[in-house]
Amino acid sequence: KRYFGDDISEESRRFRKIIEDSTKYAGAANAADYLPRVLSWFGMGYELEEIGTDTSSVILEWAMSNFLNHPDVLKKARAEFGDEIGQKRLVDETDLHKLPYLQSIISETLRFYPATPMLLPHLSSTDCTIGGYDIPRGIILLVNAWAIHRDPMLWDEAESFKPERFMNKSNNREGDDGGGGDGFNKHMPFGLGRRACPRIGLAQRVVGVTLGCLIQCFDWERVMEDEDIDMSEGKGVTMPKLVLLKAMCKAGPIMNTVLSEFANATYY
Ligand code: HEM
Repeated sequence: KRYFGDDISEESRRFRKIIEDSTKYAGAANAADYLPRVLSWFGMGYELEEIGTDTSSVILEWAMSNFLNHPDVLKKARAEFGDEIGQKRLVDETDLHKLPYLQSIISETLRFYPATPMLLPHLSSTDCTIGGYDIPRGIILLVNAWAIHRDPMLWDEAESFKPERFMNKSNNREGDDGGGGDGFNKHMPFGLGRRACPRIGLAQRVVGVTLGCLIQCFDWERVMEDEDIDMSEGKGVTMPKLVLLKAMCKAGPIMNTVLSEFANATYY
């Protein structure tokens, strides 16, 4: 709210500009220009938090946008909380394994709108062969996860938002999320292998709990009831929405419990 709300202070304006410029220029289309810079930038040392916060917030925004365009998905996600969590207490990390539909929504959002669509640039340290192509040492390789995630040869109804495809992985080949089985990993929002995202677990917990709380605490509606949320993609190393999401929300009963707990808490 402080940096992206309507009240535009000088500090928030500068903060927005830095985020906007860094994602825009790091993902610029001219590879020859930007790759060496990105790599040397990483070589100088980079903060884990810088990589993690943007990807996590971007994916939350895409997930919320999908909810607003697919109210049936939102309804099903809310129903999954059941009586145990429901409106009684806030969802926490230990609940996530009991919420497979919520996790499928996150997997499907990461398939359709991968937060890092080209992963990060990789450099071949030795001569190697990838998919039948000879790759000499010292070549910069980009993996187009975005295209793999939308390939109609790999996914049924690749252009539809269908969290159900990630349910019942064991008896549904389509739902293979990269765990092997058929030997081909087609879902790779965190990359694969040795240089895959080292904080997958943290990211899944942060996104899962935050999304869970947003569903639990508020009723969500589109600002223009009859107009779909614009799902156009902006440019950047992490894939932002072209049009920032605006939505309406109404607090649910659980907010009374949450707020009174805060009011009664003692802080040291
Ligand atoms: C939804 C959230 C996230 C997504 C989708 C994501 C995705 C990715 C991807 C695609 C890569 C590159 C993998 C490759 O090129 O093969 C990566 C690398 C990395 N991620 Fe994440 N990430 C997320 C959250 C985080 C968080 C929360 C942190 C840290 C707190 C983090 C830290 C890193 C680091 C340090 C690397 C570089 C690893 C290396 O070069 O060996 N990420 N991430």
